[in-house]
Amino acid sequence: MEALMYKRKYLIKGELQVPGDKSISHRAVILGSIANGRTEIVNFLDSEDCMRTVEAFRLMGVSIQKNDNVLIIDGKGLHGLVEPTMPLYFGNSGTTARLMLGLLSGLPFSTLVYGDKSLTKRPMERVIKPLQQMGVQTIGRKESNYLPLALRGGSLTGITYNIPVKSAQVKSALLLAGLLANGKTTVIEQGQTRNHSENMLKAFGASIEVEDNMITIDSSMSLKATDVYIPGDISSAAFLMAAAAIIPGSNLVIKNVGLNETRTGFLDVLTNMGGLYTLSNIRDSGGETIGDISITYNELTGTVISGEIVPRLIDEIPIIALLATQAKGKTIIKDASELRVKETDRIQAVVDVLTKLGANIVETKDGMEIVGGTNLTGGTVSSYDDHRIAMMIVIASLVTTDIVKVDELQSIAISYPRFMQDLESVLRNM
Ligand SMILES: O=C(O)C1=C[C@@H](OP(=O)(O)O)[C@@H](O)[C@H](O)C1
Ligand SMILES: C=C(OP(=O)(O)O)C(=O)O
Repeated sequence: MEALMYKRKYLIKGELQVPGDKSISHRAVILGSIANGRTEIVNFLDSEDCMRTVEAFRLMGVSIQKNDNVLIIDGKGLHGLVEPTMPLYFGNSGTTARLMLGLLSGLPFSTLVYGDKSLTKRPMERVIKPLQQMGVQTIGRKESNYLPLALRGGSLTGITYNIPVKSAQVKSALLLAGLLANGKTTVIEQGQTRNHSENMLKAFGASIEVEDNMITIDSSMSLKATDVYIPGDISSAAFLMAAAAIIPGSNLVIKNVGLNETRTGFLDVLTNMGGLYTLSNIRDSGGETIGDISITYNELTGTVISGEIVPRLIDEIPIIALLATQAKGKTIIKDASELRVKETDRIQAVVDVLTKLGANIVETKDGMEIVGGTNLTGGTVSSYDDHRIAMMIVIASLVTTDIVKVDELQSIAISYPRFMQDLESVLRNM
């Protein structure tokens, strides 16, 4: 049990950089490993999830050297990976699982893949079904909906597929399979999801076309090694920004954050709630937008979050729920049932944690409703072994009147290993 004893004694002031983007780090490792030649990845996110992707490629014969947050990958080419002699362990990482299932489906060998307790409960059918249509053979529980899975890949044929869920992981899995399939693969999205795969595939020289919500990839002979600079992760930055947004007197600058507009729903919500921030030094870096964010405390008001914006802030909903408890009026979050199949059921977990801390919050089938302006008290809560719930609890404890006890905080290492140090570096006594 960890005790968080911040109890309204601190405000946030200073400047920092958050670690590299998790989604982009996974993709850089994947494309670097299957490109021809050496790829250098700077500001790689050295977190547990991203290391699961690195280790999977090492088991398929790729040499990946890591010096702090720089990775040097000697790519094996599209057809140079070797059949792993051991099962591939994807840990807690949904992104590793879905994207690797796509790639492995196109490779002419057998693999066994598995994950931790949480990943073992998350649905894989969303990628397995279209991948089976392309030709992969699988064995697994509940018609291969769950890990562990055995795959026999190779000889795929391109398909046209309407993705029924708004998921960048499904889109990316099919694009990776499409790289290795005969003919063209077209995916059609119901709504825009993060487009880092499309951006990076273009940068590595894949034959890919994006037209509105339709993306077509042609099988490639080869990808060319390309150095990648990973922007700071806006999903990690959101936790520190939220702290500055709810503690009077705070001001925080976060440098070099990824501002790809498929990821900036959190900023739009802050604007709608009356949050005060400015963006500066905006520039392009390898097809991704980056810049600096400066945020100053201001009184917040409730808002409605639904529809198209949801995929642009899906991982930020736990911290947005905390913002809503400190805002004037009501906040409604809907169309977010995807939260129920993340590391844990994040709708249930957020409502449970914030209720225990004294918030006025109710669960709905696809979201939650929060009446703000409550004084949060202390209490004993569980993080559900979910990094984003754990970080939300830490930020909540800055505005509670009493101590918060939480069962664990180690899960934070999934996406933001130095979160506690970064937070402490910008805490100032009131
Ligand atoms: O493609 C990605 O890197 C991710 C996509 C999202 O998941 P879904 O594709 O399941 O929505 C997101 O929640 C996850 O943290 C990372
Ligand atoms: C849902 C998340 O990641 P993944 O799906 O990769 O486990 C997350 O990081 O919040």
